[in-house]
Amino acid sequence: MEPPVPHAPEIRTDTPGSFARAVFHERHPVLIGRLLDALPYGPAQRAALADLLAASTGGARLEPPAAEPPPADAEQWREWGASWWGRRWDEAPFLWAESYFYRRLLDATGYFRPGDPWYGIDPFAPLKAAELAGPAVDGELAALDGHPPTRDALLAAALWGNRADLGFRLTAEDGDTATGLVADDTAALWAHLEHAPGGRIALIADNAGRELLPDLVLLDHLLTSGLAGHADLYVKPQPYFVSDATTADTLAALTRLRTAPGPAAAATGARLWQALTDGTLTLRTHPFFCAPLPYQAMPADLRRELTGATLTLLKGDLNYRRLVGDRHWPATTPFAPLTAHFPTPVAALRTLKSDVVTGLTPATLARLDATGTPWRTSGRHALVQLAAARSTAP
Ligand SMILES: O=P(O)(O)OC[C@H]1O[C@](O)(CO)[C@@H](O)[C@@H]1O
Repeated sequence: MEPPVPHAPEIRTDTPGSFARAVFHERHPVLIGRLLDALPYGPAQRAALADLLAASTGGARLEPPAAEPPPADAEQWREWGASWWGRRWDEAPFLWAESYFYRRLLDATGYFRPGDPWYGIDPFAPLKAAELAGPAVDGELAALDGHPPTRDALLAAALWGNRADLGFRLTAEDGDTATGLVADDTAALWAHLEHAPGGRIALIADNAGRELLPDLVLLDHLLTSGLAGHADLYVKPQPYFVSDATTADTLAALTRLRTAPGPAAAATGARLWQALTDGTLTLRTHPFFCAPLPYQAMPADLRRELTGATLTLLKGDLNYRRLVGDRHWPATTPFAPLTAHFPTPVAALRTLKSDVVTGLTPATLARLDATGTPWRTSGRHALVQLAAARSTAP
């Protein structure tokens, strides 16, 4: 008999003192302030952003996205929000409410209004551009010219690159340094790829800039080493969660690589450019990557597209929440059964920046709890978790 699928309450924002509540009441006001400093939005947009902040923190009822002119995703959102329209923002699950906040933020700026001068303008672009142009990236690219990095180092760079998410950095404590891995399936991940080299690998990206650059370098390694014969890089179809990578961000990162002064970074950029042009590397997206739903609800077309990949590398905190379900799981709940719905073998590479975690040993959990620190949300810890037992047949 199959073991029962475990269950736990969904994380919500109405719990006083919770991390989820602080995201709405502390992080979002800082974020809106940064956007208003970074771009000369006019009074209408400023008022709309202030209204969004007030509504999402002040007990207002949820309404579908602005209907005039009807946005392309209006129908989709009516469905995604069917259980929540008319309810208070803080009655909706954290995952749903946070995703909808970013959708409404784009509305408020004119992003979806054809004919509006701000139509299609990424409100987070100045923040992302400043990070990509910064000296930290210079240093990281120059480091590629030292000793050739081991594959473990490349994987670790992609993993810890996830700390560089700009939403998290809005309220992260200065001096929060990285510590260690709370679960580490790195060896099993390489063994899995070595078992079936030359297949197709999917990487579902998270943040642009300092996270996407090491992701690209890792993809280059997988392709040049022959561990992958083809790679699909999935990015967001629109700006999301501040620094999530879009196609524009991917092009900016590739350009940063190709034009780096160091030969190793420039050569990596040139190879990836070539891989895109000859189809060895494919850039992909799907509306579901901005859906307020767990991956268990993945639509059939995306499921079909992913099926057959040797491995999906799933980057970041939000993707992890969507993979296992944004729930108050006991941290020792096994990881693999919670991911059995995913269409391919999957490896999560994530720094811990929210309450959800699974697959820890009782000893690790006891050690972390004994620190008395907010280890689940500080971004100082990370994990590599693999669920490999899946059919890889197309
Ligand atoms: O960029 P990531 O790793 O998905 O992190 C998203 C961040 O946003 C949050 O949803 C909170 O805003 C946390 O999960 C995390 O800090």
